[in-house]
This record gives sequence, C-alpha cells and structure tokens, in this order.
Amino acid sequence: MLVKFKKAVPIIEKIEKAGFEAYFVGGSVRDYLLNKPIEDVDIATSAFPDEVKQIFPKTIDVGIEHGTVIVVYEGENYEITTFRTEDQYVDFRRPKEVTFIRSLKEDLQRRDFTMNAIAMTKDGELIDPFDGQQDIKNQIIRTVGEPEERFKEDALRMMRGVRFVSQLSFYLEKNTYSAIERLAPLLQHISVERIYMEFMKLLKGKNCSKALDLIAESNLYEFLPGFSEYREQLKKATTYISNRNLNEVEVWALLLILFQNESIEELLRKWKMPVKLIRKIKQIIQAYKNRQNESWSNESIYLTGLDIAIHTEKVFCAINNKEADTSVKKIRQTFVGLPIKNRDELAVNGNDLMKWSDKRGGPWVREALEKIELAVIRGEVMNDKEQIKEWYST
Ligand SMILES: Nc1ccn([C@@H]2O[C@H](COP(=O)(O)OP(=O)(O)OP(=O)(O)O)[C@@H](O)[C@H]2O)c(=O)n1
Ligand SMILES: [Mg+2]
Repeated sequence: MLVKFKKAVPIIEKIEKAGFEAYFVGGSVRDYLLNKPIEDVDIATSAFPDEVKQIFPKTIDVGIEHGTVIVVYEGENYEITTFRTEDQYVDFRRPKEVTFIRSLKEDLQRRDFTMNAIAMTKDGELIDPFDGQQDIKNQIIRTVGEPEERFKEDALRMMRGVRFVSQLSFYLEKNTYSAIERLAPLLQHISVERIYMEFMKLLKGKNCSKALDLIAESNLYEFLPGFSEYREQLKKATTYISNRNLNEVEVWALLLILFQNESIEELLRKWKMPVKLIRKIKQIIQAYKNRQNESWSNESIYLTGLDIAIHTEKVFCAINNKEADTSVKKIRQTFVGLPIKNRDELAVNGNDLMKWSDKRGGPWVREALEKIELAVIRGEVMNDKEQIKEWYST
C-alpha cells in the first residue's frame, strides 16, 4: 500500500475501535488503481460527524452539514466524510442537506462514476459493488446506475465526466454520453466557480483536445460562459490543440483567438477568472497579433517578455501547423543573448541624463531612457555608461 494510505491507517483503526466502519474512498483509490500519484486520501465512515469529533482530539469543522470533518493527525489533515445519501436534491446542485446513513454500499451508490465508487479497507481490500475496477481496466467512464439520476443530482458531474476524459484518456460509456447530450442544459444551475474549476482541470489534461471536442459535440458548450456562439471555432480549436502539449493558458489564448471575440476581458470575467490570469491571456493574444505581422526580433522578444513570447509562439505554431520546438528554442537563445533583460539593468538612469544635459527632470527623461533602452537592445550602443553618454550626446 502507498505511504499516503499507510499513514492514515491508524485513523481508520481508531474509528473501528470506536465501533464504526471506515474506508478509503473516491479519487485517491481511483488514482491508486491507475498507478497515478494520489493527492489527499479521503476517508468515508459510518460514524456521524459528532461521533468522529469524539474519537479524535484535534478536528476542524469544514462542512458538518455535508458530513465532513477534518481530522488533524500527525501534522496532516484528513477529510473524514460520513456515509450519506443525497436524495433531497433541489435545483440539480449538490444538496444543502444530506442524510447520514450507516451503509457503505448506499454511500457508494450515490457517487458519480463507477471508478469513483470503489472503497478500500485499511488492509487494502477493495469493495467494488459497481465493477469500477473492470471499467478502469477498460478505460470506461460510466455513471453508477442511471446516468440521468446521477446528473440530475449534480449537473456538474457532466463536466467531471469530460474532465476525466481529458485527464485519463478514458471513454465515456454510451448511455452516460447520451445522457450528457440530453441533460446539458442543467449546467445552467451550477455555479460558475465550480464549472471554472472543472474546466481548468480539463484544459490541463493530456487529452484536452478530445474533451473539448466532446464539449462541442454534446451541447455542453452552450452552457459554458460566453461559449454558446462558438461551436465551430471550438471544433476547429480541437484540431489545432491535438498533440500540441499546450498548457491551460495557451489553450485559453488559442480559443479566444479563434473566437475573434471583441471583448476578451468581458468573456473571461464571466468565468470569474483571476485578473492576473486574464491579463496574461490578453498579453498573449496581443503578442499573437504582432507575431502574425512579423517574426520575432530582439526588440519584440524583449518588449514581450520571455514567458509571454514563448506562450505566444506555441499558440502561433499550433494555429499555423508549424513545429514549435525549434522556434521556441530560438526565442530562448535570443533572450539569453540580450544585453539587458529589463530596464533596471540599463547602465544609466534618469539622474545621469539630467546631469549630462544640465536640465531638470520631466517627461523627457522617460522618453530618453526608452530611446536608450531600445538602442541597447538593438545593439546600436553597448550597455556601458561612457558609451551611452557618447552616443546620447551626438
Ligand atoms: N459531483 C461529485 C463530486 C464528487 N463525487 C464523489 O466524491 C469523490 C471525491 O470528490 P472530488 O475530490 O471532488 O473528486 P475526485 O474524484 O477525487 O477527483 P480529483 O482527483 O480531481 O480530486 C469522487 O471520487 C466521487 O466519488 C461525486 O459523486 N459527485
Ligand atoms: Mg479528490
């Protein structure tokens, strides 16, 4: 068993000693069976939250109403969630209230996909009433029971389904997929924050192209903020992205370039994307426009910045069906060879200029510095105080 599970075994033992059941469940068991690195281990138990709190000296309340208590054990936090059913769903979202139950089987039954509905005992024995292992082996994403029921309980699960296609390169089982086609409009009931989180995970997955294609083919795209008019562009994007290894920022930029949307800012704000990320994507799109007109120069790489220049080149190559490695390497080399990497590295400053010309400060200082900066970058003058002085005064 993995160290991460082993370290948590004493927790399960303590719960069992108190007369309850407890198991490893969810994504950690799935990823373990897939031989993927696991993140946090989740534990499900028949003990109710109050009972869990009585067993452990150090706990944190995070979502008692959902049955989740964090147990702090040997410096680590563990989420312990009481077995529950969620039969009073309202509005196709996760319910406000849940019913706690004592049966593992019933808890597994309300989970989204068979691969996520496998429990593991502290001895590593698997409890798998819905044949999740078989589906993992066949690379199939299948809902537990009726897809309609599972998606109506929580419509975000449709996005989770395509997100797993991207992360795992698995296939959506036929009925699961056709339910997504039918029920896609239910996504309207889900908060943007939750959709955003799933979509970002999707964009980071290695099979992102396929997942975006499914989003375009099913009707999910219509219910992604600002995407409803862009089905064709989305389809096109999937062909550009395929086998390109673009990261999530690059895919966002590529999508927006294809959308040719006037107000990128507005569209991304609908997603509640962090402003820093919005700015970065906008920079890439701006640099892409320049890149369409001329190839990279010392000056344009310097002004764009290495990071943005590389993102831009990768997007440019994807859209123009060019191999990216060589040109990205060239951008790096050019950047390394630049005499200065930013204005602070310039051998002169505003004070020098004022001294030389015996003039008082003003907007001219900035303008002059910018001129010198570009001359240095273009190699017209060395980044050396004396040489700049000479160049400047002639
Ligand atoms: N809408 C949801 C979200 C979660 N789950 C269940 O809760 C588990 C844990 O949820 P979460 O951590 O959100 O997802 P993971 O499947 O663990 O995926 P990740 O690796 O991204 O955490 C899932 O495996 C699944 O059994 C569910 O049934 N329906
Ligand atoms: Mg998880």
